[in-house]
Amino acid sequence: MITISHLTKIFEGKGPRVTALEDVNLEIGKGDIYGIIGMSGAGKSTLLRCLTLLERPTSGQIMLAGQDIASLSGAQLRAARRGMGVVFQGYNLLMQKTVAENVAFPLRLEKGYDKAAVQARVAELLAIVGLEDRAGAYPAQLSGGQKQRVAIARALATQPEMLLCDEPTSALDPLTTKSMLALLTDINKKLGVTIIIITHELSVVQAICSHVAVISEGRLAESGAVADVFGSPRSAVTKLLLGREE
Ligand SMILES: Nc1ncnc2c1ncn2[C@@H]1O[C@H](COP(=O)(O)OP(=O)(O)OP(=O)(O)O)[C@@H](O)[C@H]1O
Repeated sequence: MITISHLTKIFEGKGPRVTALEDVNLEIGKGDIYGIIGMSGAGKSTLLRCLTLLERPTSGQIMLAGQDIASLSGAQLRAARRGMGVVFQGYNLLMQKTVAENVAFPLRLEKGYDKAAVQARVAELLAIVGLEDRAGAYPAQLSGGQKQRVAIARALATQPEMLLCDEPTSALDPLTTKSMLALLTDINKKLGVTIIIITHELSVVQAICSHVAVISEGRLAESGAVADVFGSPRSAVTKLLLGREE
């Protein structure tokens, strides 16, 4: 579904030149729950930002449905973005708007959504994330886990094929983490949405991911089915993450 080939991202600016990603090759299949794991500064967020077209790769390709999304602009870029729901770290909710208004926000640009259709879709989305009774609340009145659920509902509003989550559990307590992971699994199963999770937590990958890519210092250390990669780790960084360094 997504084929990343030779993806390189170099930041050049006032400071020193930083190679955040170097020659990353990765294939993410339709319906996968794909974990991208690595230590702090490994390049995970940069990879997510390249995938969501918030950052242009320096070189390489990101093929999605036969198109190199790294080369899109204008209307094509906007169309590709609609196919991806993103849940950012910190959630990025509109604090002056209610839960329902936040979830409705991406629909304002969609064709075929009059007021009644928006209301119906928002109700449907809030039911998916279990927040039917909080439609009129403001983000400040919600817990971290609830804010995250609003962000997920908003990301799903335009029926994306893919949901990308940046550290979806790093700010949550263990119990809330468990229910968040159950929700993401449910969304993957029931809606058939491919999910990409950026995390530094091994337990998150072990709990719900079908596949994993281990990133270290901007390079892909290894990738594959979780059982294979964690069952017989080949790279030093995977062994380190698993606590099995020699
Ligand atoms: N806009 C930028 N300009 C310059 N350097 C950047 C920029 N964004 C990221 N970097 C650098 O790229 C490298 C990778 O950063 P990135 O945020 O992708 O890592 P990460 O794995 O997501 O880390 P963390 O888990 O701490 O968020 C780091 O060395 C970082 O300092």
